[in-house]
Amino acid sequence: MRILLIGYGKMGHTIERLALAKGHEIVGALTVEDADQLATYTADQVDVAIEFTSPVAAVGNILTCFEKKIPVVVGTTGWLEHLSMVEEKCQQLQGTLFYASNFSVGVNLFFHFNEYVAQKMQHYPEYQVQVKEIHHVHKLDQPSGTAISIADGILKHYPQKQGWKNEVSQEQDVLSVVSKREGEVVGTHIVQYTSENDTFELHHIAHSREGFASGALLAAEWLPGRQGIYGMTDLLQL
Ligand SMILES: NC(=O)C1=CN([C@@H]2O[C@H](COP(=O)(O)OP(=O)(O)OC[C@H]3O[C@@H](n4cnc5c(N)ncnc54)[C@H](O)[C@@H]3O)[C@@H](O)[C@H]2O)C=CC1
Ligand SMILES: O=C(O)C1=N[C@H](C(=O)O)C[C@H](O)C1
Repeated sequence: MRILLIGYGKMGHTIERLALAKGHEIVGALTVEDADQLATYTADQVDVAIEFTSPVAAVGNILTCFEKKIPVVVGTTGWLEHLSMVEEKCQQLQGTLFYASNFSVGVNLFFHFNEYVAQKMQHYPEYQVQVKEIHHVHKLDQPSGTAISIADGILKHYPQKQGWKNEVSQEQDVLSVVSKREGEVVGTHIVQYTSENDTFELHHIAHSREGFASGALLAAEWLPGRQGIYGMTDLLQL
């Protein structure tokens, strides 16, 4: 497959290595310095684009891919406040987008178990639920996209909570999502239930970026030929 990498940082380099090992071709790898080059690519040259850039760049790149009819896999987090506009544009321009806050298969299993546990635990009000995430100090967005997905999964089953806040909160109608930035931590997510008597946790630790990169490549192999917006539940049998 001919892949265009939009964003050639930590994720772009990891995806390139895995893609070449699988026999794919990298037709271009764009950074912030040559971002304007995206407009020069056409669907005749590119089977799929993979976008891992920054929260401020993602939406513009997605819309350009829609205009060019290039299917795009997006891993960039921190832009979801624009999702409804992107959905409208996708329909209007007959675009193709695959978005996941986290492409790792392990984290997507975690999402599944998280909802199962929340569904049970909301009947036990003596347990306080909290989401924690730890990432490297270079991360631009907070809380992580994965932590927001986890929080949304819990809130589906906690009608007594009105939403989440990115702080430690004792308010019963708020779900606390706590963020820490430490060294080069790849990505750690914890859901913690605490009562006076005990604590139990769901805990996911990414050991490297390869899990994210291989999931993004699976999505890129699956996406061409489709139209609309997709995510990991469309790809994985969970
Ligand atoms: N969904 C997932 O599974 C994962 C998502 N991420 C997210 O992916 C994004 C990127 O992460 P990293 O690779 O670690 O960041 P990074 O900072 O190492 O790399 C970002 C790259 O994007 C480039 N860039 C910035 N603006 C651009 C533009 N307008 N056009 C083209 N290139 C542009 C930069 O020059 C750089 O090469 C972040 O939002 C991060 O949260 C990271 C890991 C996994
Ligand atoms: O910025 C990162 O590095 C990561 N970002 C994603 C997120 O915001 O959830 C996924 C992963 O945790 C790594």
